[in-house]
Amino acid sequence: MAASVTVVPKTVQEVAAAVEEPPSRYLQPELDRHAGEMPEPIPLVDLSRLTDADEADKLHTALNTWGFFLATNHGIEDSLMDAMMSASREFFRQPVEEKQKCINMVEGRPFDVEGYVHDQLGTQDQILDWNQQLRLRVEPQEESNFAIWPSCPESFRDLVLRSIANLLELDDDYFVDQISENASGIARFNYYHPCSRPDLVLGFKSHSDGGLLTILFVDQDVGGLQVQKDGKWYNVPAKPYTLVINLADCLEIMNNGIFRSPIHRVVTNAEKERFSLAIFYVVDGETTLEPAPGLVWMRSDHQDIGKLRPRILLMGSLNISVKGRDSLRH
Ligand SMILES: O=C(O)CCC(=O)C(=O)O
Ligand SMILES: [Fe+2]
Repeated sequence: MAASVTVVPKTVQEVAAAVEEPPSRYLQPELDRHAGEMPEPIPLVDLSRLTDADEADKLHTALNTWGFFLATNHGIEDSLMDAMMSASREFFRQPVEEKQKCINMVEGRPFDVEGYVHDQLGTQDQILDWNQQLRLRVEPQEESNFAIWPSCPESFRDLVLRSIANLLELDDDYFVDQISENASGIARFNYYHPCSRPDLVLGFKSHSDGGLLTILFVDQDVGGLQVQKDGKWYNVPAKPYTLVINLADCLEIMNNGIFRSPIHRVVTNAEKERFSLAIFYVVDGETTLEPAPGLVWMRSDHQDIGKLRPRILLMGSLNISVKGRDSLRH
């Protein structure tokens, strides 16, 4: 009788090295990777001037139209951004055995949000994404494993949240006050290996992010991030040393859907590898999420989501690779 064998799932790196064509579990049915020309570009917002009316207007337009904005003058040194991306390159270019030392699984099950992540954890019919990830906790700082993480993003998290509150005519500190000291910041380094079938395989399937805000450092040379608007896909532009910031599900709930958490995805590239770093600012899992009282009547087409525990959203958010999701609408 044949002994039962535990099949250890392979990483994209191993799969790509072993076969020319991606296996069927990576193939998206009816994938249309085409992205149209943006009817209006995503505004570039100067974070050092967010209190000025013209910059606040740009932020308003960006959030209304795309749920994304590009941020300049964010206070993160170019050299630090370069260093983060090269640390990421160094990590992902290591042999699989080295990366497996940081794996977030024990006996085939994930045991922590942190670590080197295998995508192959979900249901049998899960379509896999062509990426590898490394997740690290950055906030609260005392729970972070790395003392050298930059503190700048925390301060502009609050700056951006205050400006959004202001646009919504809420008390400036409304959103900031909802965030307890236990709120997390999770960094996710994404690595997209070149893929021989970009027409059939996605780097990151269509999803919305689960937290409050996501700050993205996208690859400056290789595009791939796309945002959906009115059912169509558009390429999100990358500008050197510019951050891409998007609103996420918890903030959509708190602002009662006036500004939406955008659906986005990443397409693959046949020749080039791509790197990105996403920092998710999330609320404490025990906070009660509900629309700001002043905004409850402002929108009639947003479904009544009532009160929610962000923990439910966030658990889904870290496992979006299983199904892809738009948690507020499905
Ligand atoms: O790689 C990218 O540009 C986006 C990644 C992303 O959407 C995510 O990590 O949630
Ligand atoms: Fe995302």
